[in-house]
Amino acid sequence: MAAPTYDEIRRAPKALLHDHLDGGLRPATILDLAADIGHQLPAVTPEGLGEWFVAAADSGSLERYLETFAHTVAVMQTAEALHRVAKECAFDLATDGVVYAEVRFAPEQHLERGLTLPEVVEAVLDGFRDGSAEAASAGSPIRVGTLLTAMRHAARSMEIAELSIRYRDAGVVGFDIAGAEAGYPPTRHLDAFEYLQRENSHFTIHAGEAFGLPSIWQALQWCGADRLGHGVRIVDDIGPDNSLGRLAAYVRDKRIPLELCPSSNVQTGAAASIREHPIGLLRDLRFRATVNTDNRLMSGTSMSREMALLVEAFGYGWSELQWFTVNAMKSAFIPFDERLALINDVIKPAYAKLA
Ligand SMILES: O=c1[nH]cnc2c1ncn2[C@@H]1O[C@H](CO)[C@@H](O)[C@H]1O
Ligand SMILES: [Zn+2]
Repeated sequence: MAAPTYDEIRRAPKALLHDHLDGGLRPATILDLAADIGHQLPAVTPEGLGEWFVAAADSGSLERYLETFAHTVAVMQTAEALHRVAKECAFDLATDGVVYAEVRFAPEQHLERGLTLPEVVEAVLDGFRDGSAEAASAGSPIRVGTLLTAMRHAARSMEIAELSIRYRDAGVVGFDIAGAEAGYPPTRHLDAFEYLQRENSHFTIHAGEAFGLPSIWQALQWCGADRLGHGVRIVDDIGPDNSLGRLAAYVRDKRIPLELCPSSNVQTGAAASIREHPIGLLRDLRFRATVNTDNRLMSGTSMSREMALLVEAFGYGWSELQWFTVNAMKSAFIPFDERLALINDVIKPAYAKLA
């Protein structure tokens, strides 16, 4: 059977668990918003700016990759700007065929021009709602859930965790920590994670991206993470004969979802190339692997493009793409009956037709 083409993949329903709001702006929107506030950018055309982000993020280091966010965060400091960026995000994901997305951002990074934390969250939630409505009327329905992120080098995780509970019935479906990983272990935020567990809430932790097994182990066994953001370095606990160490065995046995982000990992040096990305091995060994974009702007990518790259590198067909999609949907932070409805009523019928 012919390999799925990029256009076919675009039309297939996809589920996305790991996408940063401030890593997915349209270059043209950044130019507009920067002009409004007099923020200086490294390029003056949308094409040039898009290329600048990909090149600057292509540094082999997570720390340098994260420096590029200074420009996106700078233009996301008013309710209007946050609303626009969130609305366009929902619309763009839907147009790419994403039917379910969890999009994350760090409210504490959007207070520079006087917004309060609740104002930031409400502007983004309204934007997602409006963008989803617009996409539905254009024939591309999408459900967007919001994850609130706390920055791991900062000290506001408890406040952000409380914010996620305050908005849990208004579109916030979970919590996360992000930022430089080396030197900032998840246990720095243990109080926030323990609070969320007592609140019966859900959270994922960026772990096993720029730092290895100790970070993954802490995220799971100290902090109680439901999922791992990246988690790609779990391969350090898999032997050359595919034997699993205790931590890798735990991750597989407990069906801990891995939010794998192939292109992002190549840019930050967590993987040498797409072809050598551990997603191939992790799929073969039946870990609960999912495919994600991380930052569409910095990687010049989309959910369809990530899947097309895997088709090219690993020879995947529709059954593998469906497997990744169902894995993601099973691992989403929305209620079980809603996950099941998307799997049975939207995803499986569409892939049955494609295959
Ligand atoms: O792959 C990543 N690893 C760690 N932190 C990240 C990654 N991508 C983005 N951010 C960080 O998360 C913040 C909130 O969205 C971004 O501002 C960026 O600093
Ligand atoms: Zn990320």
